[in-house]
Amino acid sequence: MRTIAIIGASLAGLRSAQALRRQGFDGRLVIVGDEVHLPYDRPPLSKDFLLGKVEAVPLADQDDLDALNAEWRLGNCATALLSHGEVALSDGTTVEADGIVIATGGIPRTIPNAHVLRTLDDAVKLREAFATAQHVGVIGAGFIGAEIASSARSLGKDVTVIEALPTPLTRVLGVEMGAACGQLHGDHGSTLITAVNVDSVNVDSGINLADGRHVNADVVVAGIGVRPATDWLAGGPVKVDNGVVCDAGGVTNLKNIVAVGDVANCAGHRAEHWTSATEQAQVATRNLLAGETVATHTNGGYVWSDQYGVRIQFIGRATNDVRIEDGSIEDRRFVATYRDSSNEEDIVGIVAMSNARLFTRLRRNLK
Ligand SMILES: Cc1cc2nc3c(=O)[nH]c(=O)nc-3n(C[C@H](O)[C@H](O)[C@H](O)COP(=O)(O)OP(=O)(O)OC[C@H]3O[C@@H](n4cnc5c(N)ncnc54)[C@H](O)[C@@H]3O)c2cc1C
Repeated sequence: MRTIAIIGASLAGLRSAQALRRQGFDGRLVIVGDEVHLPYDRPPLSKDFLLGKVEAVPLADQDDLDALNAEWRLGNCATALLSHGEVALSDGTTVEADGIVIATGGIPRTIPNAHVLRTLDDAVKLREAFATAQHVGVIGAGFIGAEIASSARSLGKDVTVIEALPTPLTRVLGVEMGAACGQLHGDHGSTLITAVNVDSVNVDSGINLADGRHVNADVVVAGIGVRPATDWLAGGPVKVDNGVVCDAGGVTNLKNIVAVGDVANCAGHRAEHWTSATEQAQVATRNLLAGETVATHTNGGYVWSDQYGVRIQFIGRATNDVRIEDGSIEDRRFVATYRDSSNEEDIVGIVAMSNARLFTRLRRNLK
């Protein structure tokens, strides 16, 4: 391969570029990103950035970026995949490449008049809005919504979190562990309202719930998930279905195109986690250079979240058979395992609150 184009200049895109160079690719590397910023880390945006403790955290320092010897096309959006080797950009130019890495991530679902938090620019706007807000409404009690609520609370705001399901994080952690996470809000003086939909958000005056109630809020943030950023691939040669369809090694229906990170639907599963994006970049670029799938992902979907001074860690999959192995939910310090329904000896998932040591130890036993 002489030219490889990476579309998406964030975590998965940057890690792919680094992995390609490490694996000896010495051809032309073009990195296209629609944000104007060089790659920065997203996890701090909902945590220390909102608290004013850090500014943008770069994913690589200038020496590392220089060592990549890449052509950066920032502030430029890929608008179409014209063929298996040609990408159209918003500035009217095209990039021709022998290999393509799709790393366009996710686009947040929106509600009119509510902030979202995905990019550095979103985070700057939200931090500014928090500066004068007293009452903050957060729609969605998933990981990002909960982190935003926690940060707002640390800033002394009056915080209300609204969740459509009876317990937060049910789809990820199951009902019991989702409820345990939900209790953190009340512990720290935020109000959690569950099992209700949002009807609309008023500019400045809050949230109208579908059951007729009104939540007072000067600033409202929606943390209601993302959809994969695949609009630019519509009608093109790569298969799309809830993300870019690829095998467990990130290879799409075209062997010279791989997908990595939040946009990749790998073997029927789309992870939206930092460590998955990092690992997928290593594996998919190896397969791209090999011209076939020689390696598959093994990450297991590890995710962490920092809320109200508690670190939540999860890996694997949740089942109904969940057992506390150490500590207690009441203390907000525990490790629990999820057991396989057909063989209860098999640990298929692990969740922990503030017990990284045991989580890491048990992780080795994960089936
Ligand atoms: C606020 C926040 C906090 C988070 N905290 C955690 C955490 O604590 N733990 C955890 O495990 N994960 C966390 N995550 C998730 C983690 O950051 C993501 O999984 C990771 O960023 C995915 O990387 P990515 O490169 O696949 O996608 P993204 O980071 O979304 O990057 C995709 C890039 O592609 C660009 N792009 C999109 N379309 C185009 C196009 N057509 N042309 C050119 N460029 C395009 C986008 O603008 C973006 O810059 C958090 C995410 C957010 C937003």
